[in-house]
Amino acid sequence: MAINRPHDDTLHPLAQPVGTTLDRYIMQRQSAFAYATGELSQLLRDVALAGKIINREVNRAGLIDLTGGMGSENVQGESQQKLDVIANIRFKRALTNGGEVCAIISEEEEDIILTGNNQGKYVVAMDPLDGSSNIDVNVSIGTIFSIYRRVTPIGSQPTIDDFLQGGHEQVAAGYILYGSSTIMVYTTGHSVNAFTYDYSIGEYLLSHADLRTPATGTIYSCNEGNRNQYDIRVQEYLTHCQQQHYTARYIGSLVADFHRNLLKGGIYLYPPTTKNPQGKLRLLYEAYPLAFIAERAGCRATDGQQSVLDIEPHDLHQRTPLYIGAPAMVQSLMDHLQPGLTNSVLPK
Ligand SMILES: O=P(O)(O)OC[C@H]1O[C@](O)(COP(=O)(O)O)[C@@H](O)[C@@H]1O
Ligand SMILES: [Mg+2]
Ligand SMILES: [Mg+2]
Repeated sequence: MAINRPHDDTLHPLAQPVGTTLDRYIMQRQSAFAYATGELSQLLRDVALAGKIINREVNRAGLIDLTGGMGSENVQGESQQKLDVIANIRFKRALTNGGEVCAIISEEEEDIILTGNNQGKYVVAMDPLDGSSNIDVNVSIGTIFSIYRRVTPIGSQPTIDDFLQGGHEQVAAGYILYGSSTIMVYTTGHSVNAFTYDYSIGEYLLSHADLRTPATGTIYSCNEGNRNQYDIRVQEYLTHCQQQHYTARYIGSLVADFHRNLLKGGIYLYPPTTKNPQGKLRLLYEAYPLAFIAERAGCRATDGQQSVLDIEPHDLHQRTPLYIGAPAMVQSLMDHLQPGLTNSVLPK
């Protein structure tokens, strides 16, 4: 008598497996750590949920009057887009309702956001909507997040110390890219994995396991419009890229440019400019999380002087130059940048 073992059905041509869902993957990873208590797993699920809701808003922004400016400015002095504000609200709500997060910092708010969950073990730094200049023109945008275990006692009111721990102290970091497909990429300090959102079943499915960037590449990404403001050595590196016949690709959404270069091999540069002598990008919720992911996928990330993860944090919204990408390309950039000259900005 034939015994019909359940897993035989996986081979049935009419019922192809859908793949590993994010939830199942998180649970599998959690069981790999004997001391894991499930809070970080729940937090990652809360992030994924917020991403689904923001994805829905992004997709139908033009239909429900979610395009255009809010008429307000954020702490950076940048005009806020409606979706910046919506994404900020949605993320705060999901993280607060999830119960694992005691405090949040956001690009869209000056001060620490207290969730009221003082029993929460974690704090989150986030860029709710990255690539704001691309929101209304249907170009890929994203969300960036960075997670720390708090250093203040559980039960007490979180403080700025919980956020200024340094890049190496992140326990998880990731981004969600709202592009031709929606994809969540994250690491909890080991491998980097990507999950593509399948609308038909409302689930993120593992699509890129253990992502590793190529050792080198032929793509460089920077705003050439600012070229004359860059340090002469950065300009020389850009000339080198052109002499090497590298391809220039610049979407203007950090998450999208980073993601492409991570998969294809490339380098993203946002050097200091006259307008932003410290660089434009924010250390705690743009540079640190991408550098944390990058280094685990074989990339390098530097401010031109040191590894981004070694940069001393001293302010919630501090900025930094960012050079991130394939190790050989970042090394070549560093070879062009003499110590001490990196951050000087050309006189007007
Ligand atoms: O328009 P610029 O100066 O090239 O700057 C583009 C960069 O600024 C950003 O839009 C800054 O991020 P936000 O959109 O979250 O403010 C990055 O995504 C992007 O790489
Ligand atoms: Mg951003
Ligand atoms: Mg933003």
